[in-house]
Amino acid sequence: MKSLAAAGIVVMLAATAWVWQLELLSAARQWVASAALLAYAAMLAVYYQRLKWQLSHALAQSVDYLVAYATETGTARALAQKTCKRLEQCGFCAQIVELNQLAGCPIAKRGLLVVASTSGNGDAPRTGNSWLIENNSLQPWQGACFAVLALGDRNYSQFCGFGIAVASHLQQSGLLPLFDPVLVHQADPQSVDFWFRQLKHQHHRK
Ligand SMILES: Cc1cc2nc3c(=O)[nH]c(=O)nc-3n(C[C@H](O)[C@H](O)[C@H](O)COP(=O)(O)O)c2cc1C
Repeated sequence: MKSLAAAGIVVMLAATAWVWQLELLSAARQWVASAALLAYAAMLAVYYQRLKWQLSHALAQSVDYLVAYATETGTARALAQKTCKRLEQCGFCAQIVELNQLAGCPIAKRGLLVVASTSGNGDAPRTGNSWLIENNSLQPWQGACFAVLALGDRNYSQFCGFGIAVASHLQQSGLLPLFDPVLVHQADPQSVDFWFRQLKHQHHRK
């Protein structure tokens, strides 16, 4: 659709240039023809913008939860996938995305879930190290609900440092916590289970 609208605009502009090459038309008619062609190009541009907005709105309406993950060695991604599956089993539509790609995603109806591991010394893993490159990237999410599953290891001084930082940044940006970040030591299954129970509890509350 985008390329069709762009092609239409280019054709109109080319036709406008062509009209000025024609020596058959009087100057007045050239002006009228050019104005008509440019108006048509503007109409196409407006139509395209409106269509784009309608599409992103429709997509946003169709996703209940966006599940973003930040991982170094894959555990967080696997748990994000498992979270999506569990949500789908409960009848929700969930979409998984790398945390670094969050800015381009539509807002989900029920909220944002983040599964984030910690790397380095309390640092972001590679798939989550540029999620805040755009300052106002969280603005569209203001007022939306969120929850964080933070993966880490108690042997490090900054236990779950990145997940905790993500949760605090989301809250400072105006998102509303569904519950406190769930901290997980060495992918402990009991803590992961607690995360699923917390999510399930939210469904029953709504
Ligand atoms: C090099 C390295 C640095 C780590 N640094 C931390 C840390 O600072 N704090 C923490 O809680 N866990 C730390 N961890 C533990 C990981 O966060 C944990 O193993 C996690 O489950 C890995 O998840 P992933 O597979 O999604 O990357 C570190 C692990 C590695 C290998």
